[in-house]
Amino acid sequence: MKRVGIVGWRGMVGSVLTERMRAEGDFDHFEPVFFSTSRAGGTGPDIGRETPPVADANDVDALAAMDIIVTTQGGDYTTTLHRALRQAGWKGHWIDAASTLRMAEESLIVLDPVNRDVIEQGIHNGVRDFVGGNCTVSLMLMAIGGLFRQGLVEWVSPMTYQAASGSGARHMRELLEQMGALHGAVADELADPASAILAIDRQVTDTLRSDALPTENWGFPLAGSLLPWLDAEMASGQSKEEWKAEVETNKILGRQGDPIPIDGLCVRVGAMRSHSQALTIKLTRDAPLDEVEAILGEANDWVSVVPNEKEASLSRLTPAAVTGTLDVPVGRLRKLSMGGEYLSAFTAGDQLLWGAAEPLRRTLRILLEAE
Ligand SMILES: NC(=O)C1=CN([C@@H]2O[C@H](COP(=O)(O)OP(=O)(O)OC[C@H]3O[C@@H](n4cnc5c(N)ncnc54)[C@H](OP(=O)(O)O)[C@@H]3O)[C@@H](O)[C@H]2O)C=CC1
Ligand SMILES: N[C@@H](CC(=O)OP(=O)(O)O)C(=O)O
Repeated sequence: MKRVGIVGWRGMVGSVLTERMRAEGDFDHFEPVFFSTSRAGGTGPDIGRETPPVADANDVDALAAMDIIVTTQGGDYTTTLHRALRQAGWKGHWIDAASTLRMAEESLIVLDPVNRDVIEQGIHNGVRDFVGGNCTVSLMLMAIGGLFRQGLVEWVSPMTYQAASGSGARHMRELLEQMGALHGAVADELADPASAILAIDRQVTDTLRSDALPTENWGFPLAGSLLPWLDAEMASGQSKEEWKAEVETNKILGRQGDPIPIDGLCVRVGAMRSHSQALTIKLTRDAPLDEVEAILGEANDWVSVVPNEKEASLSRLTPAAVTGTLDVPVGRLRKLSMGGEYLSAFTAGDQLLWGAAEPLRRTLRILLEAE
């Protein structure tokens, strides 16, 4: 059996990954060794059977004894340890959630329901670095990958509504603390049905702008507000999150040259762990809506088309509906008033599942089956 090193399992993405691996019986197919930068010698996660003591995630020799390493430890770890291992001559497969290696020439971005052909070709050609895509990119492709596959996309403009989990556990907690602070500021008035709503609103706004609101992690109010910038500034005027949409999508699709333009604005909202996106899609032709819906719905086992109706959209097309599931609903499908080639769509998906952990565990299975 192959030896697989798992790094980052104590973190948020890593625990979702381990949970999914256990649920899918992945651990029956390899010998896992859990690594940690802080808990070496301790006990690994419960996977239903005994595992060796946790190994030191900074020990290059211990890592080099693995056939495959799966890491969700983060970009800094990748930068240091991936280089050290390759420099030491390690030839194993590296599967990673961090963005560090995504655009490297020798790596592939993995999302097998969309690019299994690219992954299989890569394995055949000796690619050894496999990286999960940015969460919004992976979730967009799970939703509308069928249109790309059919050559129906001239360009896409995604406008995102991204959840707190994309910034990590501490940010999720702080979002809830902000919500609590806002509620706490007006709890008495809320309990009194006769109190004036404008007075409540004024008090909420004052709290939003005051030091009473915890902002150590976000830097700004997110609860009761939103943040129209994610990640670093680029010279193009895009945020780095926005820049990733086009470059990563085209790499996932295996397009060499002639990239499909994909550009829009990324916004953080007060959702917990599911990202949503409103998409404006310019089609390459005026395809009828029923054809578009059939292509979308048949593209993979997880996407579902939600009828463009109020009740269905409100009940099925939201973070509240999809969180904790692998479902990727796509709806609000209609031709825009600009013309028959302009299609609107709205999609939501769990940022920690298809957005982070799921493509990694599936790539591991593909690699194990290929050997
Ligand atoms: N593809 C995508 O869209 C996404 C990718 N990511 C990537 O995944 C990386 C990890 O993200 P995330 O899981 O949110 O990071 P976390 O901060 O939750 O975990 C990272 C590491 O922190 C250490 N750690 C320290 N204290 C604790 C604690 N109290 N509980 C748990 N772990 C602790 C653990 O390492 P140790 O055991 O060594 O101490 C853990 O593996 C990100 O940096 C990013 O690169 C994240 C989200 C989405
Ligand atoms: N940037 C994403 C999460 C993430 O980790 O993205 P990436 O893997 O591209 O760095 C978000 O904040 O929602």
